[in-house]
Amino acid sequence: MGVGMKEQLKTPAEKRLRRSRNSLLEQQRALASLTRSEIFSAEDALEAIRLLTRTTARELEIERISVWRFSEDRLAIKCMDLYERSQQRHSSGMILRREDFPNYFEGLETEEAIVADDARHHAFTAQFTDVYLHPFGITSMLDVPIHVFGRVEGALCCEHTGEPLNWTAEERFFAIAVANLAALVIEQCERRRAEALVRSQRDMLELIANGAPLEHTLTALARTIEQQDDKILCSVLILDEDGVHLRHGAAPSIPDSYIRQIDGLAIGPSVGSCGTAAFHRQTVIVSDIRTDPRWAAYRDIAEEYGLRACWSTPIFDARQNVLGTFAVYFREPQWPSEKHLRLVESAIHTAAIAIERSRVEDRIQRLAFYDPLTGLPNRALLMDRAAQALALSARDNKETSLLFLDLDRFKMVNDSLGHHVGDGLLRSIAGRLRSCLRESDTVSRLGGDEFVVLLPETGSEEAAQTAERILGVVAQPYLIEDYRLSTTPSIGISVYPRDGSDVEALVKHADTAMYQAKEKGRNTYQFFTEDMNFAVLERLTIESGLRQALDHGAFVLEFQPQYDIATHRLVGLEALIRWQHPEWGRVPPSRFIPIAEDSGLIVLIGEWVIHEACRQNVYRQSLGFEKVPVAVNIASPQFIQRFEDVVERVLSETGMEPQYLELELTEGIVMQGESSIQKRLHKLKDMGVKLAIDDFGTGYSSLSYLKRFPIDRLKIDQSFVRDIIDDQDDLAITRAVISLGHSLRLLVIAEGVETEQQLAFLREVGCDQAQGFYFSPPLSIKALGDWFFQNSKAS
Ligand SMILES: Nc1nc2c(ncn2[C@@H]2O[C@H](COP(=O)(O)O[C@H]3[C@@H](O)[C@H](n4cnc5c(=O)[nH]c(N)nc54)O[C@@H]3COP(=O)(O)O)[C@@H](O)[C@H]2O)c(=O)[nH]1
Repeated sequence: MGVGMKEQLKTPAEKRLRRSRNSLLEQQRALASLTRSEIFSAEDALEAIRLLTRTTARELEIERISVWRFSEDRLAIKCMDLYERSQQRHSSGMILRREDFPNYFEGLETEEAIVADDARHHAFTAQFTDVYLHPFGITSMLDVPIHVFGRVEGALCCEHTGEPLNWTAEERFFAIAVANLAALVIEQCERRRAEALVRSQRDMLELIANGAPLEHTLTALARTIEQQDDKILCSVLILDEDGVHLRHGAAPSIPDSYIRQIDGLAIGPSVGSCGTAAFHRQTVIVSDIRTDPRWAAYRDIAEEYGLRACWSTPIFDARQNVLGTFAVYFREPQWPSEKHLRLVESAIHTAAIAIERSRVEDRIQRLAFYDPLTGLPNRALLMDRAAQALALSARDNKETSLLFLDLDRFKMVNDSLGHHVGDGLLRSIAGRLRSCLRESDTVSRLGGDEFVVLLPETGSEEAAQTAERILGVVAQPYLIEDYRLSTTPSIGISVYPRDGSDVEALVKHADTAMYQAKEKGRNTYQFFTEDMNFAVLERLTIESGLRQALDHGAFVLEFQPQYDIATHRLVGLEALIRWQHPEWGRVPPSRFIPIAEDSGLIVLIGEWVIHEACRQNVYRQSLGFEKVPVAVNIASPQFIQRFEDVVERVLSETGMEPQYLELELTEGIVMQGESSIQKRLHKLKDMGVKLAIDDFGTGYSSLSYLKRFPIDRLKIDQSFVRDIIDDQDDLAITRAVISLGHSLRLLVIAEGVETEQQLAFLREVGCDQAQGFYFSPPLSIKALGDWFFQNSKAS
């Protein structure tokens, strides 16, 4: 009998045993070559594991070799790779659950190796019989736990099909050695991942430090975390500055269409994982989106994209304000492991640095280029955008317009109602301006009540239409802190290239045109013309002249008598300022009062007038002349917060009895913020001074205020008196004012009476008093003294 015959007589197990012993040397060689092979240099752990399973199957001549890993919760093991020798095929993905095979899991965690020669009857593997052994024809199993960093993290499984066999010590030794190699591969891979994490975190800090765009940094962060576990899909949402809405930050692996659907969601007690986490300021773990009530409203969207679990952690800044959320999604129900929690912890730390840094940059940007009060672009940004617009206009041979806008009498709102009301008004105006312009236009605030609107690619005609639109929009009433306010703008327009070739020239010329709009009576717009430069120069000269006039006592007063129409008796005097300029001669008040009002000099000039009028009146009274009140004009900007104190002080300094001082207020003053003005007028009235409304009938104000305000006299504007004879409307208005005044028990005086006829009409319609050239022009102090002297002699 030859050797061949002998071989045939041996059982397969005996044959394997002998071959196995014979190949011990080969196995050792195989192990040595594996140790030197690419398994430790392979980028991908799976590649190395596949090499191990293939080699093991070949060396042990076993049909199925697989490597399995515990799930994060250790309740299952999942097949990383299964090699089937006869098919030369790799596969993966099978899962075995602890609850189905508790004995096997116990064996893995307690034994050095599960050596099941007959797997169907082995204590640790018998539970596999029906569901695993039979279907795959497995008869013997040799399973070795894989220890990763000292803990059982998986198993190397050698599964024999066909007749059961007795595993030899050499085979056990070989399997244990391969399992150790698998452990080294996994450890190395974990180490690499940890190092990659540290490296990416360092890279991200570098990105942040180098000012990379926030989305760029957050995307890099999300990718880094995703690389740590291929089941994870990351998403970073950023909480809007309104503290309510979550906006997309980064989510490189989640479909855009899903991101779009959740972008801008308002946070709340049950708004998925992220909305809820931001709302409650704590981590929200939703291990199964399908069943968690917090996802009820968003479940369908998540399902559509195959998202099953989502854990979200709020990102806080140093002051514990919520900046956003960092979420990890899974395509299967999932509870977090310690490793996941560590990953998220490190991610939110980096995300917080990135978001905070970006917010600081935004803030710096905003401070540098935006007006903090209104949020509009400031001068720097305007100049920048205007320069770009001009460059484009030059290239395309087009026009660009610039509107310079200044609010009429804004200072009065600030001074009389306080800066907070003024600020509120400016904010509202900014909003209205923005709303009535195109996206491509820029509305900026230069400071105070000055706004500049840049209209790229816009010529004169369209600029005029825009100015008209702005006039209409700004003139609508405002409700600021319970004050009903109204204001109007004056607008100057310059057009590139006609009015200037650079931004500075255009702004300057639009500013000049704006002053002309003010001169034209405010609440209007003007295009720049070359002549305006002269007007500006004149204006500036007058302004500096006014300052000198105050210092050098160049102002004097004239007084115009006021008479009772029925008795022709003197009932009062109106003080009117005169400016005697050393070179220009007499400058009319109509020329310098508006400039004094705009520059604020009217406050000092006005105080001088009240003081001088009182001083003169007291002096005349001290000479024994008839005691009559003196009326003083009060301009809007004069009616500042402490105006009552000024009056009180002047009365006490001059010794004037208050009932001999009358303040002529404009309708504009009494209409600004009714309730506070009412209080202040009552304070003045309580002091004993008289109050009159000047130029009555020219404003647009509601007449109801007359009832509430302690007014003594209405002064019908001279424009009605001028045409009272020929113009039925003027007569009707005069009649109506007199009747209204009388019904409120007020005296009515008509100004600008020049003729006997006018006086006769006024007498007929029941006007009480009159003033005008018919009686007397304004008189110098000397002329008035002479008049008093004559009349006292006459009487
Ligand atoms: N805030 C202050 N405003 C003042 C002061 N002094 C004057 N003014 C205002 O300047 C405007 C022009 O004033 P003035 O040139 O002095 O003209 C006054 C009168 O001279 C003129 N007047 C008087 N009678 C007649 C007349 O019969 N016909 C005619 N054509 N003009 C006449 O009217 C002006 C008085 O106006 P009013 O104040 O409305 O009573 C003028 O708006 C002044 O208010 C000042 O100190 N502070």
